Amino acid sequence: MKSPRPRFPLSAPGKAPKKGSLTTKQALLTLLFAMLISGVAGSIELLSHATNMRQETEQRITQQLAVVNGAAAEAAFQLNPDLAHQIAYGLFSDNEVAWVSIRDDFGRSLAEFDSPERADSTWLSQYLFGDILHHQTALAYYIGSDMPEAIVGEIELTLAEGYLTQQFLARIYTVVGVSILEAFILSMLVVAFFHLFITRPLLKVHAAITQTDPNRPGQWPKPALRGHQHDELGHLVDSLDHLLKAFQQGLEQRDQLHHLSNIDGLTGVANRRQFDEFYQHQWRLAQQMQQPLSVIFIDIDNFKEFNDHYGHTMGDDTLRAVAKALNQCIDPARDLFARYGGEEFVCVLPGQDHDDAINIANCLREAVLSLAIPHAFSSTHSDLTVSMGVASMSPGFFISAEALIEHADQHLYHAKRLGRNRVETRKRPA
Ligand SMILES: Nc1nc2c(ncn2[C@@H]2O[C@H](COP(=O)(O)OP(=O)(O)OP(=O)(O)O)[C@@H](O)[C@H]2O)c(=O)[nH]1
Repeated sequence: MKSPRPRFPLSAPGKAPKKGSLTTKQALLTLLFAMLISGVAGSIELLSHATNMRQETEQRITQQLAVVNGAAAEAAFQLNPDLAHQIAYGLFSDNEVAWVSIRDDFGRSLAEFDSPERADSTWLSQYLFGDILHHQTALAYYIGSDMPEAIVGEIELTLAEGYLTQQFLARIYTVVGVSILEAFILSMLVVAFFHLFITRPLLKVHAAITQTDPNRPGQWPKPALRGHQHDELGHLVDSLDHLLKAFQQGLEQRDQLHHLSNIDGLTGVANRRQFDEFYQHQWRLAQQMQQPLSVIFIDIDNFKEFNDHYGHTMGDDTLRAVAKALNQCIDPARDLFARYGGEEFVCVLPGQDHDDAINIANCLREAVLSLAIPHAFSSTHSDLTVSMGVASMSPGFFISAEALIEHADQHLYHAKRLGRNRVETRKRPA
């Protein structure tokens, strides 16, 4: 008898869970690393941008001051406020300049422009541009070929911190935005690559394992991973295939052993071990369901004489023939017929009351007689006969399982005492 094994999937069927899936983990990790790398790279780029911007601004202002220096010196020398005004306005009209002043050599203002943006100072603007905000240049005027250059005034300006910072931030937003986009696109490409070449084949393997019948693991739907035959994934599937086939062999050997351990080697019917298991199980069921349970003990009459005169080989053949005939009298879907030991057999009849059991016992006795195996040395009959003890019970919870067996055994003993080739019984109260 094959042991029943539950059918259940090796793992939960259906799609792999989204949360915590390999693809999601890969996507998150890749994105995290990409963001970290782009963060570090962005910071370096940021520093370089800040340095470049400072240099560019300084250069531009120095150039502008150099360009207007001559004209401003002229205005200072001539004390010409209109010219000074034009020059100062030219510088001031550039958004970069927040305050500009042109003065003569006595410090008197010829022109001055001031913007409210001068007050827009933040820690960032101070940190980035604090040391390059202020510019002051002396205005040198060349009066004549035989005269040295004379300082006739000065031009002074202050850069607009707020404007510079805005320009810087605008650049940074672009840089950061582009880096984030780059990181995102790169990580998506990496994730798509991993999903296509690793996760998807692994999901195929997982789906195949999920569909595998645990009773027949060797017949699993081995997935064909195209392009992975010779790589680690291909080796994984091959190893899994070997493992599942070996597992299946083990299961088959176990079934075979289980079958052998429950079958009587000579007659091929159930053995004592299977009888014990079946009987104990049926006893408990009968107790729970409050149903009758019957047992018939069957013993071949004068078998020693049979063996002695016809030989042991003939005795074995006879035991097989008797077992076969007796086995055909019971319902294998409900009852159990087993060799109890030697020339003794037993029937367990679940749900059968005393009268049913007597009927079956008579059928068993007739079945042996109808074999018409000659037994010239029997004290009972010219053919081989059997004696039987029948016992039935609706087991209560305080009766031991052995009680029914003992009763059937006692009745068999009486059958032998009363002349053999008979069914002996006595109704027992429940
Ligand atoms: N050939 C053969 N004989 C067996 C086997 N098992 C038990 N026997 C024989 O069965 C005989 C049983 O003898 P007894 O216990 O004296 O019983 P009996 O001769 O049938 O007498 P009653 O039971 O009183 O009718 C012995 O001679 C055993 O050797 C077996 O597997 N093969």
